[in-house]
Amino acid sequence: MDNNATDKKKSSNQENQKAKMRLDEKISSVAFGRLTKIDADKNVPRIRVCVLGLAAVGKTAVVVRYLTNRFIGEYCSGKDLLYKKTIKIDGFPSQIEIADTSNDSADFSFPTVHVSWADACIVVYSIGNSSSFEAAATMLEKIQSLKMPFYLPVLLLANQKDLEHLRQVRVEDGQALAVQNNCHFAELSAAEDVEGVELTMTALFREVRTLKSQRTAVRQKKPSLMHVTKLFSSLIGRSSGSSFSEADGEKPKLKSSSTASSLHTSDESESKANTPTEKEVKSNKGIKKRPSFSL
Ligand SMILES: Nc1nc2c(ncn2[C@@H]2O[C@H](COP(=O)(O)OP(=O)(O)OP(=O)(O)O)[C@@H](O)[C@H]2O)c(=O)[nH]1
Repeated sequence: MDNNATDKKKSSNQENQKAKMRLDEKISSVAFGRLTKIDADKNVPRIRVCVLGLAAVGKTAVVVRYLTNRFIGEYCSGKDLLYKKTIKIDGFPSQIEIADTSNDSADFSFPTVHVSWADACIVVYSIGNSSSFEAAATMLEKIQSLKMPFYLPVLLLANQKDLEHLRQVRVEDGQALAVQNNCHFAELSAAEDVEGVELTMTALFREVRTLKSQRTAVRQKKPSLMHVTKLFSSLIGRSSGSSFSEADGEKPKLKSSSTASSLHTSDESESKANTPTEKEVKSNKGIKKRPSFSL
């Protein structure tokens, strides 16, 4: 290659790089512009999604299509981005956070941190690129092993459906991979399928929101240690004469009582003082009967 051609290539690369940076800035500001407003409302549930897949399968194109309704034909990101937006699902607001991971095929590394952070994942491959499908299969396995034993909603997304003439991955293969990994499947085109992107993403967000509210409800129903302590206190303590000290969340202390004699207490003298004498034991004095109760 002569010097002229090398210079031309260099300057075109620089131009591409500048264009990408401008777009990055534009999208970031679109996404982060509403941040202050969103963060102010702590009552809005948060849904965190990680998008992953091999380079150039259209991860950013799908996300940007969903968030802005636009298709960015020339966009090609070289860095991870975090998008935030408040959307309404079935009339209720949710704060969506989407981590769009970037992949340089020469240096692929699984985004463990992003996946651990996420409430759901979208694994994207291109129907025109069988390597991206194989990579998606590996990523699904890794997601499962990272999140086990918990269930994580995952969407396997076959993108670039409009490029039918370049198809390398059959729809059935995508479906089979999704079944194998217990995840959702959709085949669409970020370039042409505006409604498909909207419906598919919303369905995933809806599932996450439902799961999160169910988990919160379960957590609220679960009795805390303090509740259990209080329950036993009221069942055993009151009737047997022993009671737990419930001073502002302190470790429960066993107050002096006749039944305390059989338990190890830190205060030996107190324990001894309350230990019934041999005489009392024989005559059954000083020992109160443990009340019978049923839970
Ligand atoms: N025809 C067609 N092109 C698409 C579609 N989705 C994305 N592209 C194009 O594919 C190229 C790569 O898209 P990106 O969204 O940058 O891909 P990416 O997966 O985010 O790439 P990295 O950020 O490098 O990991 C861009 O030129 C897009 O315009 C689609 O559905 N159809």
